[in-house]
Amino acid sequence: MSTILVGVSPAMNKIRETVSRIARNAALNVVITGETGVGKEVVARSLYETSLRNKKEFVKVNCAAIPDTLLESELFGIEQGAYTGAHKMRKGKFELADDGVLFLDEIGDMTFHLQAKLLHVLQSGEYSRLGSETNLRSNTWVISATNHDLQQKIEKKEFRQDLYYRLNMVKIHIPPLRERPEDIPELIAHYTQVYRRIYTDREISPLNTYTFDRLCRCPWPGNVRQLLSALKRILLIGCDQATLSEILDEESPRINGASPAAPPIYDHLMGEIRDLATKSPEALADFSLKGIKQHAVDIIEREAISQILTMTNWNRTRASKILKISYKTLLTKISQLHITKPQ
Ligand SMILES: Nc1ncnc2c1ncn2[C@@H]1O[C@H](COP(=O)(O)OP(=O)(O)OP(=O)(O)O)[C@@H](O)[C@H]1O
Repeated sequence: MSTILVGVSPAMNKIRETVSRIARNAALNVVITGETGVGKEVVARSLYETSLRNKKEFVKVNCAAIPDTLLESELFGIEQGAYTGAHKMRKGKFELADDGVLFLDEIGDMTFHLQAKLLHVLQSGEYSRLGSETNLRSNTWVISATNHDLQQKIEKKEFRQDLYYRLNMVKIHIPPLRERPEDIPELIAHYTQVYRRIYTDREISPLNTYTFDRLCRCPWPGNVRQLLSALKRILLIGCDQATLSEILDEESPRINGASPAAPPIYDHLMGEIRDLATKSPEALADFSLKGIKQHAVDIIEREAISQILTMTNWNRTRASKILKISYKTLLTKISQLHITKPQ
């Protein structure tokens, strides 16, 4: 099944653009950053699937889950007889990912010792299996991901700056879900369909408007992963208001504290504006006062139209009357603002 990057926020649109632009030559190493559960692996997989390397392997290594001593052989392989007990030659992930993609997840947790070895491969394009003198050439596209601030790790001397430069030829940052609440309705709609296809043995009823609304207003500290876990439970077990609160409590006690009446839209916009001062001149190339004003208007219109559509149970004739716009304008706005009907 191919990977679909769901989301209508400007951030997701920009990520999709970057993916198609850099996947074309699949040569510049990429670092994907963002909190846990934001979709770093999804972006890595869509880079791979969009590139010409997609006929070869996508090999994932979780640098945090494997102890240092094992990680070295995992990455570079072991020659037969390299040590007592090494009865068979074993290929490493670099070799398995030849002509394909090596996805180094949690790169920020790699030890200094291994960082030096990785740097050597990236600089020379060569490596050898443990216990072997033979050099092997590496032609793999290295995509790394981390939820650490690598700059901070560099300052603390926990991450090598020279390795950072080699890995980070392109950076893709995925903002947390609370900063792009516009993506929640589409994620809900998409994954409701996915679960319908998976769980064919049961009937999955659409979310009622109250539940839909609460899910859209949650801050989701565990990001998309947490949203999907809650959505799946709600769709599979069905839910009244009490069960919904229970599920949201269990998913995260922090969600409980969020007022359902406090939309994160204002914070989202203000966050974007406050970030301007820290942006580089290149990043500001896309910024204009007209653009941010249009973005603010889009967000507000989207929220108002969604609320009225929910209130009228998607009766668009009634909704257009309440909004004091023509039926045709409403249809255009629904399409332009990517407003989707909850399943
Ligand atoms: N934009 C998106 N479109 C579709 N699915 C998404 C998107 N973002 C996240 N997901 C889904 O959310 C879940 C978590 O995503 P993923 O594993 O890629 O996050 P991650 O940032 O790599 O997390 P971690 O840092 O914990 O490894 C997955 O089931 C993934 O399919």
